[in-house]
Amino acid sequence: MNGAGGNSTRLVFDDDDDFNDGTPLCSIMFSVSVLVLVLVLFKVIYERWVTPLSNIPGRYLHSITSLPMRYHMIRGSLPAFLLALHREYGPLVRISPQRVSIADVDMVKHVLGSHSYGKTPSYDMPKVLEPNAFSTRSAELSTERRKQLAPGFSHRHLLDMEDRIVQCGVTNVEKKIEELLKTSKGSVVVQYYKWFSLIALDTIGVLGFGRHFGALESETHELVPTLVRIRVFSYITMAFPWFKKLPSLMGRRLTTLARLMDFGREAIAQRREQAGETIDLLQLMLDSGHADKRLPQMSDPQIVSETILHLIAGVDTTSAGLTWTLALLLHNPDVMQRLVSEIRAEFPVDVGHISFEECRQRLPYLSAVIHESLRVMSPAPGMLPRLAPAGGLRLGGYFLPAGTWLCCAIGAVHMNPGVFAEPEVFDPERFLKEERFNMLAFSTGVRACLGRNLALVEMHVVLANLLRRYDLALPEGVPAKGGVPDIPRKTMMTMNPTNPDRDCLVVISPLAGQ
Ligand code: HEM
Repeated sequence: MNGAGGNSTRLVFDDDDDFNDGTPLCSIMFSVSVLVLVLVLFKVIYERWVTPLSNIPGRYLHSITSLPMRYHMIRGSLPAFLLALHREYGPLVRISPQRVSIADVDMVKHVLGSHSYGKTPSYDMPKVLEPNAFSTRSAELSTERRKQLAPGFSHRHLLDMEDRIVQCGVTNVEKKIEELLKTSKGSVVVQYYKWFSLIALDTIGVLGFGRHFGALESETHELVPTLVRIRVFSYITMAFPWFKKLPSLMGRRLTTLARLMDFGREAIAQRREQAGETIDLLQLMLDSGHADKRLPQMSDPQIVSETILHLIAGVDTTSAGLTWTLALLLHNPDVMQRLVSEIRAEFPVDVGHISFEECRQRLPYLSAVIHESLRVMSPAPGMLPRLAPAGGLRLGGYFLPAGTWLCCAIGAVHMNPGVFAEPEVFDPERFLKEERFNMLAFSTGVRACLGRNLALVEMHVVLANLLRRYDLALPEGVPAKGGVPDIPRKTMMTMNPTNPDRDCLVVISPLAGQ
């Protein structure tokens, strides 16, 4: 009994002990829950009814959390998400507690037009890389770097470089097609997204570093998947900045980046060993201190960072531009027919290659097709975020406080009926009639695309020469969809097809009598 009694005493004592322990724990948990609830409630009330941003139209959920926006970023469906919101709410929409999306062309031009609206922290690169022309958030560095690089992208310089662009985008392509035709029955089927990526890489190799990658020739190059990986990793960390703290993800990103950095360092070392007459972007950067004494000499790490940028910015964008233009042509046979007639009437086969200057002067419909394609299927239709400056700003009748992210939704501007009549219709004719200054695929203003001229030269020259010499058609059994084809795609900085092996096939045949 005693023992039992002793046990029971102990039990009571234990219970008391538990009770004594639990009281503060429970009450702490209760207090924390109440505090969290109060904070959440406070945040909801503040975001929904107090902040000046609460006046901006948009969905209730988006005003209190950025998760829906980030979800669409990570799925690669951000442009469709933004477009749907703009259609519902108008040109200014709140897409997260801190962000508004803008689809009005004048407002977008205002924001992108000056350094008053700096780039957001999402542009920050990993610390191992020096800031470059794209990533820098400093107005001074951006201006300086653009001055240093601009001569390499000028029309004059590109005219001098045109034979190299023709070599990569025309001569090598023709050679490849002719080789394939020898072993086929009159026509070849090609996955054109892959080809355009390889052509864009070869071109930037020659113009950027005087290097012949031979990517199209061998139909592969390790840099192509490496660049895609870096672009996707960068994009994911833009959507979820705290991913930067995940060692496994960042480890892989840094390994890929390290490979690109090695590539940049090797290119510099090789050039120093074999200094010659080469005039390319690399040489321009190595000579930056001599060319204009008012500008400082770029350091090696800075040059490496720019080199990586040229690869990332110059390959996926241009290949996407060419891919979507060809997809639109294949799915709109009437437009294809009119374009082919224009090219073949102006330039009969075997009169040398068609140059960019000739495209500009004698192929207005080709230019219209390219610009309309860049409008309806922009290669980089993202949200180009900028920061509202100290003191905030008034936009579209609303006050936007300092620090608000002003997201310039290029894709939604292009689909705004107030900017382009019947915006969903693929109609190259519109660019024969109206000016192109509202087509913002290359952005606009102080941070507009530096490679615009290069991309346009490449796109004109490749398409003009390809369509002059060959008939291009969809594979048998694939129907022309008309308008903007609903080819599955993902936008992670650039907009790329998700299943190019299925959706980006073209049958290439030589012209009858060739
Ligand atoms: C069809 C092809 C291209 C398209 C549609 C395109 C589009 C764009 C867009 C929209 C931006 C602004 C991005 C932002 O502010 O977040 C940009 C910036 C930039 N692009 Fe391109 N791009 C193309 C080709 C190229 C090429 C070939 C190069 C060079 C090799 C290049 C180099 C750059 C650079 C350096 C910037 C940063 C400019 C700055 O911030 O000052 N791009 N591009």
